Amino acid sequence: QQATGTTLARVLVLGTGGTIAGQASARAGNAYDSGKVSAANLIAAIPGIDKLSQISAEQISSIGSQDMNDNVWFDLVKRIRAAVDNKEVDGVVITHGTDTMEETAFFLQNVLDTDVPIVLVGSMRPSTAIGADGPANLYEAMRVASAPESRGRGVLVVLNDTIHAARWVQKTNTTSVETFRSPDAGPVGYVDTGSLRFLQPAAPARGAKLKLPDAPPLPRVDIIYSHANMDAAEVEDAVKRGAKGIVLAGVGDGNSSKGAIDALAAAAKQGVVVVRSSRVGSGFVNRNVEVEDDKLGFAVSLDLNPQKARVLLELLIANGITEPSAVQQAFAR
Ligand SMILES: NC(=O)CC[C@H](N)C(=O)O
Repeated sequence: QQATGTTLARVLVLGTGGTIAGQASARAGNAYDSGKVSAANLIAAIPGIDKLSQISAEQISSIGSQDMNDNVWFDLVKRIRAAVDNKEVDGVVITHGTDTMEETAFFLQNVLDTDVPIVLVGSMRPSTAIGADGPANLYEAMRVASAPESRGRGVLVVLNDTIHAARWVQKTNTTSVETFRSPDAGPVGYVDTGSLRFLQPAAPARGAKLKLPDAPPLPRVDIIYSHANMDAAEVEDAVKRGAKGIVLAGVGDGNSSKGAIDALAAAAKQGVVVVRSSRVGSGFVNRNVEVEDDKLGFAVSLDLNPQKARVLLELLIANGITEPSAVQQAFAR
């Protein structure tokens, strides 16, 4: 149900932690602790935000997103599904650390099937810093989540006046407020305190998303980072510790040393699902260029970076999709 006339859109804010909820630490210098301030208190500090929407705030976790995990992901899905199914909300905002924000966004994108805007937001400077970016980012995220034109656009990330789609967005700078980019696709829109612009029309959800198991954890998928002078050891170790899937953060177009590729081929033969991605940070990984994917039984991640390829592969394995051509098809969707 959309807000009409004088009725304000109902936005549910789910707090998970991160720098946006960070507070200066007693440890001197520029040290701070993530996740100290509740979502409700973050909102209370922003002038005029109550004129944007009717806000309810709940805390799902209070962690730096380096500690993001399946339990919090399952809790988020459960709460969002309940809110959507009960028609409690017109939009959802999730406050989140920036380190793994793209992984949570992409996870939710793959399992949630709704046109309700789901917007992740964070900040690069803690709430107590000079020039804290959290309040403006949160205001803009609320604006996006409250807007009818945000419906049917999947899971979005809003920081620094820019709106990104879950599939394409990446953190690209360790400290800058201009860190989120979509190197292969560009942003989907722009927002500031006075305006909201999407560059393309919405493409409403068409269902057939991946199912989430009843309870965590998701199947284990390890990422192996490729480098010069690489042998088979990391791949063999991953298989020994029970990885059901391996994502290669390959050099270049998803390449790796002969030793590593041979070990991956052996792993694939044993039923471990292997996906080649790239450590480069932009561009597509193509099939059968320098590596014989057809022969070795590998899939490639296309545009998905290793951390997003890992999320998708966990979900595919959980859904019983392990055959290389079926995995490849799912990556292309
Ligand atoms: N800017 C940030 O949000 C990074 C802080 C923290 N490492 C996190 O991801 O939660």
